[in-house]
Amino acid sequence: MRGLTKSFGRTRVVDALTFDVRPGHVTGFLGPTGAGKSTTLQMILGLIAPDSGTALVGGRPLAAHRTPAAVAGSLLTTERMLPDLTVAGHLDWIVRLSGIAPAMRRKRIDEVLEQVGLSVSRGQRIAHLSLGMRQRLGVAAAIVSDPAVLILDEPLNGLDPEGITWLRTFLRDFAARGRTVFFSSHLLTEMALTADHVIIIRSGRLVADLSLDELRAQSQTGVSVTGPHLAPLVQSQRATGRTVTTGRTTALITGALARDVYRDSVRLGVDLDELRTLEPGLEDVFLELTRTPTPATNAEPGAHAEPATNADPAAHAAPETKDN
Ligand SMILES: Nc1ncnc2c1ncn2[C@@H]1O[C@H](COP(=O)(O)OP(=O)(O)OP(=O)(O)O)[C@@H](O)[C@H]1O
Repeated sequence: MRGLTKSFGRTRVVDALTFDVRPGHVTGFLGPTGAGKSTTLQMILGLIAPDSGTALVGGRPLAAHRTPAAVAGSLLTTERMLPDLTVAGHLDWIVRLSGIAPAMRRKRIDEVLEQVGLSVSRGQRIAHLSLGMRQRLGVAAAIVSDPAVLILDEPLNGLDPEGITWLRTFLRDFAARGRTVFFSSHLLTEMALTADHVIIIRSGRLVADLSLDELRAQSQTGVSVTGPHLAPLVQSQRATGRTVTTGRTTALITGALARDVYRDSVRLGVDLDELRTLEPGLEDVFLELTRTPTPATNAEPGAHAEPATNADPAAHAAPETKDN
């Protein structure tokens, strides 16, 4: 995306958005209700024309590809599915539009139904599907052309815990095969379990473009460790400038990543009984980022990603002493 801008009437809903979405990653697109996520996704898909700027998929506008469906699959809404069609019937007309050779269509439908766990429901009418099953069917339709890019608008909405777990695994596997996943949500905590990178917008403007690790670090993520002799680890972590709060057999290290603390403990030969990441402030960071007023010009990625002030892991651990 380069300078993507769109107004409806006199309201600018997408404002000079510039960011990249990379293959091999699950990228979350986050913003409060009305921030301009759906409008942006529709511009990427060529369903809405931008006033200015460009949205390229695979180096060119999606519509400029010979078979757009083979490049990007999308799930924007399940509300427009025809209720009288069967699951297989719905996929059949999508497959017919996708350019897949007639001899291959039946096989491809069987494959994707298997992939999304709907094989046993292939003859069921859409009107009788649960919301979660519709979402799965929507995902099946999005991947039926075997696209390199998957674009999903609020796919976690309305899913039950089992459906969320399924979708999370599915999207990660899809990206792990070198493909691109870009999906929107207005809930950071849900997204944090699925995405490894996030683009955050507010009022159509970019406020952050960063990895989940960076976001966690900004939320003053704490690492809690338990062990009989933590003193060398505590000393070493304090020497790096981190705040360490200690209890009798527990230490809470603010602003650290679990893997860094783990490496340090191995290096120092400190035995740990438990090592745990505490994420008290993730949603707070999101609220903070999307509340922060942005300046008139568009931001450099991450330029407004200031640390949240109200994320204090220590508050969750009732430590006995606190020291720097
Ligand atoms: N076709 C349209 N005509 C006029 N205004 C529109 C149109 N589509 C969207 N809007 C407005 O543009 C703004 C951004 O909407 P958009 O749906 O892109 O936000 P969103 O971030 O996806 O929100 P949500 O999380 O609620 O889906 C909203 O104020 C919305 O009312």
